Amino acid sequence: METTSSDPTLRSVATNGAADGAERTSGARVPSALEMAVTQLRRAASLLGLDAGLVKYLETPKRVLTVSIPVRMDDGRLEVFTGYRVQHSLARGPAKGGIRYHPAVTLDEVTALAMWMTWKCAVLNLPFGGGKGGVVCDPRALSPRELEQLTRRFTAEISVIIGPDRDIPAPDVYTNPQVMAWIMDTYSMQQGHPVPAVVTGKPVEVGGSLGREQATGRGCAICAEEAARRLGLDLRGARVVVQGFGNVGRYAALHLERMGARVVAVSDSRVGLLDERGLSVSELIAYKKAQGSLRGFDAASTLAPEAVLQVPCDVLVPAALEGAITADNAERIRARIVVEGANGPVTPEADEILARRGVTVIPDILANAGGVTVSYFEWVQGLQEFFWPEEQVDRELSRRMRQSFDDVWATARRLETDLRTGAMALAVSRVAEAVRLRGIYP
Ligand SMILES: NC(=O)C1=CN([C@@H]2O[C@H](COP(=O)(O)OP(=O)(O)OC[C@H]3O[C@@H](n4cnc5c(N)ncnc54)[C@H](O)[C@@H]3O)[C@@H](O)[C@H]2O)C=CC1
Ligand SMILES: O=C(O)CCC(=O)C(=O)O
Repeated sequence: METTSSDPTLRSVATNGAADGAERTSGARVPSALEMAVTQLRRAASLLGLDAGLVKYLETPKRVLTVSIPVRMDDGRLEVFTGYRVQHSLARGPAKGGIRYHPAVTLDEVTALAMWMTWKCAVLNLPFGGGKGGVVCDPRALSPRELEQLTRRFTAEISVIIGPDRDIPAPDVYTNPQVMAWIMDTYSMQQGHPVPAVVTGKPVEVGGSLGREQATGRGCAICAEEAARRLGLDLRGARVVVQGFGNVGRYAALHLERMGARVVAVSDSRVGLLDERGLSVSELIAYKKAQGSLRGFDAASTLAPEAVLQVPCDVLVPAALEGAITADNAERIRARIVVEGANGPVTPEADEILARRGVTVIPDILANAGGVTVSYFEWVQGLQEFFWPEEQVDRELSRRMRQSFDDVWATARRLETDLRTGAMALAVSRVAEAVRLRGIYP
């Protein structure tokens, strides 16, 4: 989570319709996250020939909790925030998925994100279902005390459905390890003993896993490497563009740079930076940490944040929010490979346009699964109270990401479809099999 105040993204997502479906200025309607998730599910289900009743079951979240969160603000006012925790599926294990703090959070968006978690955990063959949480708030307008109060009260309200064997939250947009530590502490106070496995993405000092911070971005880079090898693209010297320079984007950029690629453009919510000679990712990370924004960084040129998506490159990593690549701009994407660092950055219509233009899209439920994979390692370490060295985390992450990439690639080839539908088909068939074996669906 970044630390600056008044982030234009907090407004832009509300107006670009990413959360709710809305008209863009050009007139094309951007589907909501839930509409996207359902379209993707139906495409895979029709390829698999799934029973219509089962599809309906899979479209429907298992459990939805809406809570009100009263917080005494620093100026003495009582403010009441709204929060959600959605458990989409528990068929393969406890729910797993992050918590988002953002003013544009809606129940539909959280439901879509929970559904994507179900498929993501299934693609990686993790023993989890899917869940997600969100609080409608602007975290940058809150003081640290208000943020802590909000987090503790939200945790207390959702504690009726979370727990190490029920539902395990983690970070997402604008939440971070400190927020996870407060969640762990609040839940532990209720239980009367420390319960580190109730949440992942914690600071290492209170039971977090080494390697979790970088895991999502590292996983994106591994996917890019696997795709590039199969497409005959050498990553050494390859041009990389990253949209969003938060937890996911910055480490995707860093690991791609370590693989020899040249990061020519990056953006955050305030600015896009372009340098044909290649930007130094470690300098960008240090600058962003110190300034809270990339604005003012000494690059060859600056662009509007959304313009970086159209910079010609070999690998494009959209790592911000849903609905970044739509029918409006998909024709102008000039990348060979799109690695979905964010959840839902490419709409179904844009998927079709990119496929027709020969752009390979590595879907979110595979590309950004490195985070939940190391969250799984963190949960296991917490339950066993036995912690792994970082090399073990990284080695096991790499092994699982590459295996899953192979599985998705093979499924897509067998079904003669794109990687997203291949990944969805793999995930949905695993979840459907768990549902069948458990007899959840008579
Ligand atoms: N943190 C994690 O482990 C995981 C996150 N994700 C997904 O990755 C995406 C990013 O999440 P995090 O990196 O955790 O969030 P974060 O809160 O750390 O960073 C978000 C970044 O996106 C930037 N941003 C927002 N709107 C933008 C725009 N329109 N143009 C350019 N930059 C913009 C922000 O300035 C910030 O740099 C989300 O879709 C999230 O659901 C997916 C898997 C795991
Ligand atoms: O680490 C986790 O458990 C989940 C992270 C997340 O929210 C996601 O993958 O979208």
